[in-house]
Amino acid sequence: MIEFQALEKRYGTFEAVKPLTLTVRRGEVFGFLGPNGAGKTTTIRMMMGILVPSAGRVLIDGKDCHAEATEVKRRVGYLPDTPIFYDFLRGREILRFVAEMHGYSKTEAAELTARMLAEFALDEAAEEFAVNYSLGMKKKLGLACALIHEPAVLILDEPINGLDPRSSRDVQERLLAEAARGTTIFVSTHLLDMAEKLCDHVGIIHRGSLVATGTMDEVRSAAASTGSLEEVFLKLTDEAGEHAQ
Ligand SMILES: Nc1ncnc2c1ncn2[C@@H]1O[C@H](COP(=O)(O)OP(=O)(O)OP(=O)(O)O)[C@@H](O)[C@H]1O
Repeated sequence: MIEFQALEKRYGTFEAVKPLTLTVRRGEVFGFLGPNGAGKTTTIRMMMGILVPSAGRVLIDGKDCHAEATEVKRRVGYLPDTPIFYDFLRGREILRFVAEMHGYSKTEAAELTARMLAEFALDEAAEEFAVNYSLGMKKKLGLACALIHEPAVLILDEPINGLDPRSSRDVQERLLAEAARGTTIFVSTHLLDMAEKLCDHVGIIHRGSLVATGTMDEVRSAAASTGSLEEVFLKLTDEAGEHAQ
């Protein structure tokens, strides 16, 4: 479903993402894990056609994320690391606008919006300007925008970063429900608890290189560890650091 083919990004001489080759299958929940500055957001921005790859390519459902970005956006729901909205549109207006951009009629868009507002418990804030939303509300509104067209693929950049425990649990439960429906999910995070709860496959990226990938068990055995994902993560990112020096 998602096919990275030697995807690479350089900023001048700095290699933020070294040639990345990886396949995420249909229906997988793939955790893209890495410490700060590892290259997660850069990779996701290339998947969304926001950044142009320096070399290689990434395909979603057979479509090139750079050359066929519009086709890709039809199939994908995207939650950026920091969702940005038009400050002086209300929550309801933003969702309706996104639904209409996806080609729904005004009536359909209004219905879908009402459903999303209820699902994300944003009903009471529906007529409030987005500028006044808390971070948790913005993330929920962002996720509602990502889900409104029932995409086959979800790409989420740090979906629960900065959320309080209740909002974090709500978002994770919503993602588990999406996974159960068969949606392919690519989620970047440095929060390993969430990855353990949500993901069936993970990839660990460190300093722009993928240092391990597979199921939790495969990644554990790659790290010669029987411990928690946190232990595996610390071990792999330490070793990769030493080798890089
Ligand atoms: N426009 C840019 N010019 C130069 N370097 C950049 C640019 N954007 C990102 N970088 C660098 O590329 C590297 C990868 O950044 P990226 O934002 O992809 O990391 P990340 O894994 O998402 O980290 P975080 O968890 O901190 O958001 C970092 O070292 C960052 O400083």
